[in-house]
Amino acid sequence: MTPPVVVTIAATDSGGGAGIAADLATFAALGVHGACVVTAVTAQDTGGVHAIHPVPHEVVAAQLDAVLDDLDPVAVKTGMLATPEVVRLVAERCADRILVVDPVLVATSGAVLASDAVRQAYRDALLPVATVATPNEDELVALGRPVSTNLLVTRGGDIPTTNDHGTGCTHSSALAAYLAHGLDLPTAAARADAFVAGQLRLGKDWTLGRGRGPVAHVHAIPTQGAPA
Ligand SMILES: Nc1ncnc2c1ncn2[C@@H]1O[C@H](COP(=O)(O)OP(=O)(O)OP(=O)(O)O)[C@@H](O)[C@H]1O
Ligand SMILES: Cc1ncc(COP(=O)(O)O)c(N)n1
Repeated sequence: MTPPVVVTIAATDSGGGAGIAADLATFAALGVHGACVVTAVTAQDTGGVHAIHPVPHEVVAAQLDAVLDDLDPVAVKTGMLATPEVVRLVAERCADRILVVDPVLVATSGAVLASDAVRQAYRDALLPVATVATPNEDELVALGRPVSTNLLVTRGGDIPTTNDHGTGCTHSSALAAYLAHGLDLPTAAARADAFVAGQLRLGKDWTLGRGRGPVAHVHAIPTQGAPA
């Protein structure tokens, strides 16, 4: 059976914990084909964000055109959008699809990933057309507590672990994947919580990097050699 297509519009994380890497790994785990529109390249590791290089606007727009025209994704998930122009572009081009907006404004490490102009573009253009938005508490305040958007406010959880870099991205991608499979919002939200909890449990004792490690993006670790 042909899988549904979901596109993530987000930035790369060179450490492989958050952003596009988290999104595509989650899509693959949950049986949807993942496409990606890269908005920025970040130099990032388990210690924080060291550099951000936005992709030129026309290249972001060309990626989005290519994916929308050819693969016709049923759902769109947004992560770090980097510029107000990209926030408005997504609002214009993706309002007619399932649209999961993770308004990435501040990383778990504390790094500021969006300007005031980006924040304003979310409020004016993107949140009003989102199917659901997944801000954390800080992002909710920064966005002025929008009332006309379906909100799923993320609040961390009970699993004691410091390997949680990328949980927000993984959670919103899982939500988009479950919605793409046709689940209703409450069911998709409950399954996304359970998916992230399972991945956090899997990686809680890992020692990847010197800082805040990534949430697990693997699904089976062979004890000997490569998978059969
Ligand atoms: N320690 C934890 N135990 C169980 N579940 C967790 C834990 N941390 C995160 N989660 C799950 O992942 C979701 C997203 O996590 P969190 O709120 O930390 O994201 P975030 O990184 O702040 O989000 P954003 O990408 O919007 O910045 C939570 O709503 C919860 O479902
Ligand atoms: C490219 C990119 N996108 C998103 C996040 C936020 O993820 P988190 O809140 O889990 O640090 C990040 N750190 N980097």
